[in-house]
Order: sequence, then structure tokens, then C-alpha cells
Amino acid sequence: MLESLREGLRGAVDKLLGRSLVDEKAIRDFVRDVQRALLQADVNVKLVLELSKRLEDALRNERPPPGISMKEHAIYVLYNEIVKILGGEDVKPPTPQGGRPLRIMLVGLQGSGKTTTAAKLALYYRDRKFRPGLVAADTYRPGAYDQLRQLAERIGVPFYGDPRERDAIKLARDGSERLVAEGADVIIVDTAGRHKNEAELMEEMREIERVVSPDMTFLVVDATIGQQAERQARAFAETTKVGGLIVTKLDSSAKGGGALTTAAVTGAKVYFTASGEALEDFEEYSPKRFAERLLGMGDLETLVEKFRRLGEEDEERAERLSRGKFTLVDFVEQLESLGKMGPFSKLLEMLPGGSQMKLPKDAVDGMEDKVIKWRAAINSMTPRERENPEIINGQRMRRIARGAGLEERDVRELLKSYEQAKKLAKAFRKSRLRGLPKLDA
Ligand SMILES: Nc1nc2c(ncn2[C@@H]2O[C@H](COP(=O)(O)OP(=O)(O)OP(=O)(O)O)[C@@H](O)[C@H]2O)c(=O)[nH]1
Repeated sequence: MLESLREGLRGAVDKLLGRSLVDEKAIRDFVRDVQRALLQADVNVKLVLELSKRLEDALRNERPPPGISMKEHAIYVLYNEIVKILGGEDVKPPTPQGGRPLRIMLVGLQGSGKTTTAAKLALYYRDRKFRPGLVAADTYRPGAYDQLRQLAERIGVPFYGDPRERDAIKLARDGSERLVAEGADVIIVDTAGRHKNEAELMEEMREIERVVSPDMTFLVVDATIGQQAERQARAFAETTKVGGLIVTKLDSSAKGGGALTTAAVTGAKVYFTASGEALEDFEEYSPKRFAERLLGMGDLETLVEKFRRLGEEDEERAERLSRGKFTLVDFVEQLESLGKMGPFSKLLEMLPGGSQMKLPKDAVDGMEDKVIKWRAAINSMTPRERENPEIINGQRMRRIARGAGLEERDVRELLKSYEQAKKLAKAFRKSRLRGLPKLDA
């Protein structure tokens, strides 16, 4: 599966991971290596340039969230960009709805693997407990009928075809009706991939589409044609309502990137990929999973999860903060994460109203040290004390300070700042201003 693209991207990532520092040169090299890998896989130049620009911008201008290293950030940004050009969100293959049979029509040029794909698709639905049926409506290629009939027999699904019938439109209509009458709930119509000329082929596709009224027309494209897939997709989309793509022969092409990213250009999403002649070599396509495999990182999944959790935690905390309901731990964590984004003095200027906060200079300057002390204090508290700081009396305060190697006044200061922050958050809320509490330390 796209070994060279995999190796190219992997190489770019490994090189980045091997560096001691993510500096200007590292970013430049990383972007260039990624570009080269994508272009070799025949990804559209425009897409590659857009991706590189976003990658470069993100690496230069975005700071990684707290707890994420610069390198992890770079890999995550790359992963996201690759997912984007591979199609973005996953799509769900269609299924019969409301007791109505699902009608699928396959279109595509001869040699794209359409007939094999028809059988693979039938097997896919059969394995999911549907009752698929296959219709042979390719009257142009000799052998297409026998090929599909044999495949249908092999997987044991109903088949309709007539080698003597020359009218593909009649075959498609009669076949769909007959199979539905026999109880099939997923009808798959295989069509011709060639005619005397392209116009005739397109006319036939239009007519078949009219009589079958498919819920989904899949265009089958061969990955080895790379970016040419785009031209084919456009040509078919002008005549039929191409609703999705099936990309075949990913096993025998280094150019698969071109076909897979066609979706980003034409708007038709890839639903399935095939990577071998065997009927089992067929799977639902997921841009995310595909990108994970391409980047080949065992720990990419962990990284993705880490980002997801960070997002959730941030949202939860922001929500609690805005309600003035944050805990002592939230308070310190918020300060910690702010601290990782840069010096506090700079940060406060960026906050709403921050520039008007007349904070004593030394209070801000000492903030980083304070946060470290406060974290130690929190670690030295019991869970109950953390949840209900109001129970912290003199005796508890002494114990906490001793346990954290601090002075009692450090703990007192933490509690006081926390209380003030809470009051401020409530005041902010009342004045309908959402923002971070003022740190009057
Ligand atoms: N390696 C590889 N070969 C494939 C794949 N899918 C199909 N093929 C082969 O490609 C060749 C053409 O496939 P067919 O299924 O005959 O497709 P077709 O020529 O588009 O069919 P028509 O349009 O009906 O004429 C056959 O030899 C298939 O075995 C795939 O995913 N990988």
C-alpha cells in the first residue's frame, strides 16, 4: 500500500524526531521532505503547495499546547493536514433505508476493476447481513457477463444477466426489478467501461441511471492513473450523479496519492479502496486510518488521543472557570498552562483588559516561581483539602507546607489568590465578560 509514500513521510518524521532542536532549518527540511513524498505519490501540486503552506504557518506561528512537545506538535499538524487532503471526515457507506432496497450503480473506464469491485461490494454487504444481488449490464466487453456470473456464484449471491441481450439499459432495468422481486435489498449494477466512443458510453450511463434511479453511483478508478482520476471523475460527474469513489489497485501503484486526493479536488468522497485481486482485498476507506498507516507511527494514535483529551479538558475547565466554579487544582493548572505559553507579563497583556490590570511588576515576575510552589502545595494536600480548601485550618496549613517544603505563607498566598480568582471570575460572569480571572497575587 503506497510503500514509497509511506517511506517518504516516515523519513520526514524520523528526521525531525532525530533533531535536537526544531528550528527554522528543521521546519524547512521537514516541509520539503513532506512535499517531495507527496509529489512522488502523484498528489496534485496545488494541494501539495497548500498543505506545505499550512504546515509551515502552523509550525512557525503556533505554539504547542501545554504538555505537547514541538516535535509532537509538528507530527500532529502533518497528520491533520494529510487527513484533510485524503478526504477529511470518514463517510459511511450507504445502506438500505426504510425498507427500500438500496440501488448502486458502478461506473468507470474499462480496466478500472469495476467487475471485480462489483463482486467485492456484494461480499461487503453480504458480510453485513444484507441480501445483495448483482446485475451484469456491460454488453460491450465480451467476457464481462461470465466474469460477473462466476464471481456471483463464488460468493453465493443472486445474479442477473443475459449474454444474448444487447440492450444494456433493458438489462439494467429488468435485472434490478427481478432481483428486488426476488428479495434482494442491495442491487449492484455493473456497467460497461468502454464503447465505440466516450460520448456513447456516457449516453448509456445516463440512460441506465435514469431507469435504475440509483441511490448511489460509485465511480471506480484505478489508482495507477494517479491524478488522471480527477479528469475521469469530472467526465463522469458531468453525465451521472457520481456520489462517491472506489479506488482500486492501491497495491500496485505508487501513484495512489493522486487518486485518493481526487476527492479533495472534485468533491466526491472515497468510500472504499481495493488493494488486491482477491475479493477480500476490499475495505471501507477512512482518511484518518489511512493517514495513521501512512505515517506509520505506533504512537500516533496515543498522540491523537492526547490532543483530543487536552481539548476536552480545556473545554471543561473553561466551562467551570466561566461559572466561577473552578477548583484549586483547575486554578493552578490554568496558571501552569499559561506559563508554558510564554512569560506571564506578556500573557497578561494579551488578556481582555490585561493591559489595564495594574499588577505590581514583581508579582508578575515572580509568577512562574509561585506556580511551581503552588503545585507542590497542591500535591501535598489530601484530596478532600483540594476539593474543599475552606477546611484548611492552621494545623493543616502547617502540614501541607512541611510536606511540600514550603513556608506556611506560601500556602496561605495560594489560598488567597484562589479565592480572589474565584470572586473575579464571578464578577466577570456577572458583567457578561468571559475571561480569565485577574491574578492579584
Ligand atoms: N492488483 C489488483 N488488481 C485488481 C484490483 N481490482 C481489480 N483488479 C484486476 O484488474 C483487472 C481488471 O478488472 P475487472 O474487474 O475485469 O474490471 P474492468 O475491466 O474495469 O471491468 P469492466 O469495466 O466491466 O470491463 C482484473 O485482472 C482484476 O483482477 C486490485 O485492487 N488490485
